[in-house]
Amino acid sequence: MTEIASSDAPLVIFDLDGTLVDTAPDLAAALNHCLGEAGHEADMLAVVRPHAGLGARAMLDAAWRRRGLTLPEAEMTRALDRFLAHYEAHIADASLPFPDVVAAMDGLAAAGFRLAVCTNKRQALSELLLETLGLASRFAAICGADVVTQRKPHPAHVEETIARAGGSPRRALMVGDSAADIDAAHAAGIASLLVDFGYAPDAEARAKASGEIADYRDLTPDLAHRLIAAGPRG
Ligand SMILES: O=C(O)COP(=O)(O)O
Ligand SMILES: [Mg+2]
Repeated sequence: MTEIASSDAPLVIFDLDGTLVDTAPDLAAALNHCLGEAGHEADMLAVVRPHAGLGARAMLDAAWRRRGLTLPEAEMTRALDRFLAHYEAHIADASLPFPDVVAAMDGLAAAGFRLAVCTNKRQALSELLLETLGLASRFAAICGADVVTQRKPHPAHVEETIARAGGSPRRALMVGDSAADIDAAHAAGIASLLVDFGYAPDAEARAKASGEIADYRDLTPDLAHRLIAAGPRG
């Protein structure tokens, strides 16, 4: 990560899970490791995928609920430790950037945009993932959930990311796959772009987003400039 002084450069902020990187396979493997340790059958990726952007606790909770069970808090704590240890050790075994996002970032950077990451993933895991994939040095700031006082959907998370990246809220666009991303951008007063191939592109996010794409080849500097100029929807 490079420290950059504040400037007028426009900024594109990416959510991480389900937006920049398809992390669901490695998150599902960590979940299945926990299920196996507890004597349960593994879950299919398609069943786990909609929960992949909600964090380890929510994924564990949903998996036990699917079996008509609830994890008592003490067991949840142990399962969380097990999940996170497995995930950290296998963070990019199968996780890959979404198709064409690297080329889209190349195009934005060449057009003078700064790039940043605003994620509800933990900071250490976010940095480890992006470093392992060789992407970390592209970002002026990587802002995980545990380095801010309030995470998405709170606007402070987006505002803090903009400040750390040396950007300006008037010249920033948030790209995300969930209502948490779109709500945070909206509340921070910045434009947002929903990716419809992520983990949670719900109707609420669709209604609030400034734009929507089904393919990163559509995230051109021209589209980013147009969305920033139009500002948040409504
Ligand atoms: O790990 C999470 O809780 C979600 O991460 P995201 O904000 O990058 O989608
Ligand atoms: Mg996400």
